[in-house]
Amino acid sequence: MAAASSFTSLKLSTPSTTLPWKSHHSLSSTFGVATISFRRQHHREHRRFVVVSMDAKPTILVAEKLGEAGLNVLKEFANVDCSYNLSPEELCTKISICDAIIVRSGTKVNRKVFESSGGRLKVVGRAGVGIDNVDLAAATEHGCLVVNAPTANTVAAAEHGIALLTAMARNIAQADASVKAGKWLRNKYVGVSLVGKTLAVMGFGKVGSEVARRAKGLGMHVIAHDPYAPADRARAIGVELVSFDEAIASADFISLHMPLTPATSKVFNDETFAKMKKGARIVNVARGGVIDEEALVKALDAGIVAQAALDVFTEEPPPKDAKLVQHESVTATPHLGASTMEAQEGVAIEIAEAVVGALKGELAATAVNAPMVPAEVLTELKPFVALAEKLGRLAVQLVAGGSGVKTVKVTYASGRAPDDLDTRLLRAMITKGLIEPISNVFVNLVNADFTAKQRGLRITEERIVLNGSPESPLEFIQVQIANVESKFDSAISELGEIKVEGRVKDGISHLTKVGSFEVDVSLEGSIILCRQVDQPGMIGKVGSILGEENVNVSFMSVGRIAPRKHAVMAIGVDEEPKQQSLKRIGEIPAVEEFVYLNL
Ligand SMILES: NC(=O)c1ccc[n+]([C@@H]2O[C@H](COP(=O)([O-])OP(=O)(O)OC[C@H]3O[C@@H](n4cnc5c(N)ncnc54)[C@H](O)[C@@H]3O)[C@@H](O)[C@H]2O)c1
Ligand SMILES: O=C(O)[C@H](O)COP(=O)(O)O
Repeated sequence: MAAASSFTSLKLSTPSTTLPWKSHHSLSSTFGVATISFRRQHHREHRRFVVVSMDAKPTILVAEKLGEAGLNVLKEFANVDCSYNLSPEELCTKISICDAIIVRSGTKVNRKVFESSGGRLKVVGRAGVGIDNVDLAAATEHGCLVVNAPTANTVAAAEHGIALLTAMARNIAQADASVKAGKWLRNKYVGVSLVGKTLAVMGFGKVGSEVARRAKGLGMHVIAHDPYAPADRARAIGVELVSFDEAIASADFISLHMPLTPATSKVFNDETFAKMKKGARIVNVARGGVIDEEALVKALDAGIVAQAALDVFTEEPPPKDAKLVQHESVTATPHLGASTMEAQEGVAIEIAEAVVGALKGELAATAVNAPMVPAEVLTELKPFVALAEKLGRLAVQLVAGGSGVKTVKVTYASGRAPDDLDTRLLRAMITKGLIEPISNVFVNLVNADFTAKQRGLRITEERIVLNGSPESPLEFIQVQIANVESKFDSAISELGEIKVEGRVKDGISHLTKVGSFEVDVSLEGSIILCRQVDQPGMIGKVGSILGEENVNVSFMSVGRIAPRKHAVMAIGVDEEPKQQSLKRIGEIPAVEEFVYLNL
């Protein structure tokens, strides 16, 4: 029988696992109802888990102007607070009552903002491409997902780049200003032609490619530099990919389309301007920070750069008397690349849907600081995601003292080729399971790797290929913890490590191995593991102790090495037994050791 089909997103099956980027303390105040199927041995029932109360809608702060269509999408799901032009202090105050924030390039979402949110902020939506105004490291450390809207403004930015290119070549802005000042300077504003000239596109991504396409239509010879761009994409547009130095040395026009990163910061500087063809002309619709602006002023004054057309600046808005902006040979626009009616409407819808989806717990297709998992892969992996977390929780609870876990090995066994399996999601959930029961840290898909690293927890992964059916993405997952003692000796494998193994059966997580013992218990409720001398009547004895206390047994299985020797009994229980009952189980003469594990 298939697993619950009512899931449309990654909503895990118990309140403790719920949404992948939701913190514990926000569980009570957020949104959503998940319907799941819940299988027992003999019947199936449907339960509705109220993940959080519906009266407490999430609050989304829209900190910069967003298109109406996007606002409508947000309003259907959340309380929307449109507060533009907040000071940094006001933003930090407001953020503590917000579950998500949407910004454009004008708002700095820095570490202080995340710290001020007190853990409530779960999603940052960047209504556009560049995320250089969001502190991604701080977002990740705070388990906050960052999503952007990377496609809707591509054409607008490319069109603006071409507009600046042509305007610069024909002195449109300067000539316009002079005519309005009552002058008629036909000789002064003689321009240069584009046809036959070489354009170097620096950054051959979405915008860069569109600029290249359009420039070719203008009869330009287009070359590009991008260390990561695929050669076949360039070939398809008829553009040659060249080195940085070659691009800037041979171009008459240079158009910038790379992101601002530590590697691209001030990449156009004294040294690189000196390598340019004398009289080169530069267009920048990417980010101001990729140019050393002082160096550009010098290069303009020296005639190395004949003209520049700039939509973006290191500081926005730039200081009124900024030499660069005031320079005669500079055409400037106030970061208008994405500002067309069409692009802003598209961006607003793109980001609103991404933010709402993320708040609902769906994996966002435009996540910037979390793995992007295609929907079809997610559907397949969903039951294994739940299994992964439960195995992590079980394994760590088997450690004596619960701490000191440093080395964990995870083995994924599958009938499919190892490359077919994207384990990032599974690893994140195992990490969550390993860390949360023994700390007050909350772990989600965003911060799992960071949190593991911070705690010195090393997780190695191995994939093994089985002869089984490739229909399912996985046969079993095994979690081994090395160099620790166990409070349940039988969980220690032949190799001296705590070992638990699980499978998904009919969509439900099952524990199938503890140490060297084969068991089979569905991972719902909680579990008692009990090693005993294999003899008749043991199941009855334990069952009746639990029955007297009205603790419902959901599953029971016994794994043994050989008849009448040692056996491990795994008992699934719906309620937590009282200490007294657990003590009585321990006192059954044939019971050698037992442990109660919370899932
Ligand atoms: N002015 C505006 O309003 C506006 C609008 C849209 C985009 N942008 C900016 O334009 C830039 C490009 O946007 P996009 O949507 O094309 O992004 P993109 O990610 O599709 O493309 C960026 C390209 O830059 C390349 N790149 C990375 N490092 C590089 C380096 N050191 N040298 C050369 N290339 C490098 C990448 O490989 C990628 O192909 C971004 O900075 C974005 O913020 C500005
Ligand atoms: O990176 C982007 O998407 C552009 O720079 C647009 O920025 P904006 O949303 O502030 O116009």
